[in-house]
Amino acid sequence: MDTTEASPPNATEFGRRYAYLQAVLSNLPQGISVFDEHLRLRVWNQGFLDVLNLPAGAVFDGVHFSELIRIPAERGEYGPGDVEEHIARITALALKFEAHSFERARPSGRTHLVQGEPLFIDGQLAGFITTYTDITERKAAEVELQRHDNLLQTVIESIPSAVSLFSKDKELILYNQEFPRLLDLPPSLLNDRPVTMEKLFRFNAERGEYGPGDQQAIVQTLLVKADQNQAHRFERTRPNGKTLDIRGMPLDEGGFVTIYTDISERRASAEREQLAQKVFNHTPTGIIFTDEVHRILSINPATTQMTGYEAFELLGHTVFGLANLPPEQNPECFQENVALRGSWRGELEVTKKSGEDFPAYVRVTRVDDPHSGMPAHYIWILADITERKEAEERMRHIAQHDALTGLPNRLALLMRLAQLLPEARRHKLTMAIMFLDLDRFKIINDTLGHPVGDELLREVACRLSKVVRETDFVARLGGDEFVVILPGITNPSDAAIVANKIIAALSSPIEAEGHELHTSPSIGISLFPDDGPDGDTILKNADTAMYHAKAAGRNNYQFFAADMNKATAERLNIERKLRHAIARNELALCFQPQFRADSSQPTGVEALIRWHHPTDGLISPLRFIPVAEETGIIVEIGEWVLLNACREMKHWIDAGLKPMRIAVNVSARQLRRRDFCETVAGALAGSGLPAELLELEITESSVMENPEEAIQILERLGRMGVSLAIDDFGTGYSSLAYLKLFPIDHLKIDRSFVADIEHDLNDRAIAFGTIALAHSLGLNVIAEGVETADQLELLRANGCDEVQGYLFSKPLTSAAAFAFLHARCRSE
Ligand SMILES: Nc1nc2c(ncn2[C@@H]2O[C@@H]3COP(=O)(O)O[C@H]4[C@@H](O)[C@H](n5cnc6c(=O)[nH]c(N)nc65)O[C@@H]4COP(=O)(O)O[C@H]3[C@H]2O)c(=O)[nH]1
Repeated sequence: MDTTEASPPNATEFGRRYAYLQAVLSNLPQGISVFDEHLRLRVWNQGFLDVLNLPAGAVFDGVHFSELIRIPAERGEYGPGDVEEHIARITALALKFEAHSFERARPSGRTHLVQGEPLFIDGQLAGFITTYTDITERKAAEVELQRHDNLLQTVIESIPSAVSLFSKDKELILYNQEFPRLLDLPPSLLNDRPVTMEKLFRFNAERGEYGPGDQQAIVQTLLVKADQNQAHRFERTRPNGKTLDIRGMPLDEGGFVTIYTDISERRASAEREQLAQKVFNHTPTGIIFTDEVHRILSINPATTQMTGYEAFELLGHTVFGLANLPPEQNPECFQENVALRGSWRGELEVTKKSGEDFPAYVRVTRVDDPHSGMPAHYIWILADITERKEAEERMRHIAQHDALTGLPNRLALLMRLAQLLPEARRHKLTMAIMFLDLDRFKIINDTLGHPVGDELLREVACRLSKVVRETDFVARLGGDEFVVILPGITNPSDAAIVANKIIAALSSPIEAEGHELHTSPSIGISLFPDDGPDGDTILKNADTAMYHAKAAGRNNYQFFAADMNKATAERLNIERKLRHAIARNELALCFQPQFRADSSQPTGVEALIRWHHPTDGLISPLRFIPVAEETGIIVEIGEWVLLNACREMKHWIDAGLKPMRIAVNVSARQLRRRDFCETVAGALAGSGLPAELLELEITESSVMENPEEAIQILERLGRMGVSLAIDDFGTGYSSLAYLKLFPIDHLKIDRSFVADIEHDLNDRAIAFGTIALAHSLGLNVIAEGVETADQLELLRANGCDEVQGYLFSKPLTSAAAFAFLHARCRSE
């Protein structure tokens, strides 16, 4: 009905129209109210009364808004609190005449949508019109829909995969949280609705999810596929390495659901399984799976290769038929142990089908049932270690054998002793240990070269091994030292028999690199248990006995005797004290004059060392010089003697003595030092003594140790002006022919020949022969140890040039020697 016509209706017409309007109002399903600008009710219908549950008497034309709302306010429909305040607040809101829309739940349980609009007539505010629509059913439908949605969401959230639902317009309408997480889709993308399939494809294409290529073309292809609306399934590996299983299912009403499942782990474990299978099949290590009582369930090809058994021959049999436990271990205990500890490793002998055994390194690992936690299976891993064992054996052989001779070495000797001694103790056996050293080996090695020395050692090793029995043991300790163990002898004479056999075996010359060599052994023998309770002691005692065999003239054997150790102890004692002798001023020199044999005129003096020990008294050089030589202390002592002897003579000359020769003893060890000539020069310079007055007495054996080198040193000393004498001539092995090569001036006949010259025709012949030969070489001869006038007479008569001995003078102190010589020279 149009109420806004230009010509005003008359009263009747107006009444009719009003009646129509009322009819419309009464038939409207909603409630309607119109309040004027003074908030007075002007139009309403029954719906208004029904909705607001207003009593009919309260609703009349012109009733004020505040009066009407008092009714629901008093019923508490606006909540708790003061009624007047509610009325005032709501009235004030209404007076604003603003459009409003809200839902209100009525006490009746129904819900109304209240919508108000201001009313204008001729542009002037004329009140407001409010409609009240009962939306209870619609609300319920909406709630139900929401419940469905929530349920659906809950369902898709509980799916462990990403889920998306696209509408038939290819718009994303539903997804779970896993969807953006798994596909790495940012919230900005998903919140920017509508999220079309094309948008998602493009986003993915741009970030390279679909690989390289034209992005536009890729998106198009994907869209075409999506249009086909067919169920599909494929795998896609994302750039981050994750592999997705993607399944799409079209929906009846168009669109489709897609489920994305991360199968990376499944894939990896499948790959791992494949790898394990490959390892199982191709590894060279034997792998055997057994059940809980070690019955074989499966074997790999390597096991077949190692043992010769095919799988079907072993399945169902216990593994202990293949891998042999050591005899002291029974399978039940073994099983219990592995079940308890979870693993076992060690070496076992494995028997092949052929019956042969081979050593294997075995590892057994328990595999538990994941449900019961009880041992369900065992994995046996076998590695054939035959080669390693052989290599170890070779290494052991190398470690325990001497490379040069192939004989067992010191380590092997000690191990053998450690094995033999307890046996000998248990069975009360006597055992002999022989310590053997080759005489003159060092000279051969030094003069003829190491290859010759090596050849000699090899031949000696060979002869030794042939002489002894199989049960005996021959070792080389290094250098020219050998040890022979005779494990079960009944009597010490058995050891003597073997020692004699060894001496005999080495007595025939040895051919080495074109040289015919003569060598002989010095053998020391000690017996277990008589000579020591343990390996160390009996070895040491055999060594001591050997030392004595050498001292006793070589090429012989000596049994150890307890007093030999006394000598060793004494040597050690002297060494200890000697180290302090110089610093503590315990050394001194004495001087023994030398004379012309025909006129008894002094020709010089020999300086002789003396050691006055504060508690032990005078210690003979015969006791301490060998120790000093052995230990090397002689170098320091020798320097001291040289310097002080030169100084004394210089001092005497300065004090008025006629200049004469002073002879100083030089040991082999001093002579071997490279700086010996410098030491002599230093002593001469330090004392101011002319070189011509110094004579060095060198023993025959010391120059023979290394003749070539000795010649060079002696020549240098000769060039310096120092004269040289060979001491103790006749006691060593050297021949006069050899001595010809040495630049020497004097030959000293050893006093042992002089002592017996009157009675022993042999000694006399040697002494006189030496004098004649020395003269033929142009050498001056001096005889030492002349004690009697007869000795002097014999020597003089046979052309001996000079003499020295108690007959003329004992060694004297410095002051006494000066007085003696001074007086003799003056009386000349
Ligand atoms: N029975 C007897 N003996 C006589 C007679 N005349 C001299 N003697 C002794 O014979 C030894 C001669 O010295 P040697 O043969 O060089 O023998 C020396 C020498 O080899 C060594 N020696 C002594 N002093 C030194 C030294 O300063 N340096 C080195 N390297 N060795 C020394 O010690 C050895 C022994 O020296 P000493 O005990 O002083 O013994 C000295 C001397 O006292 C005699 O008529 N009858």
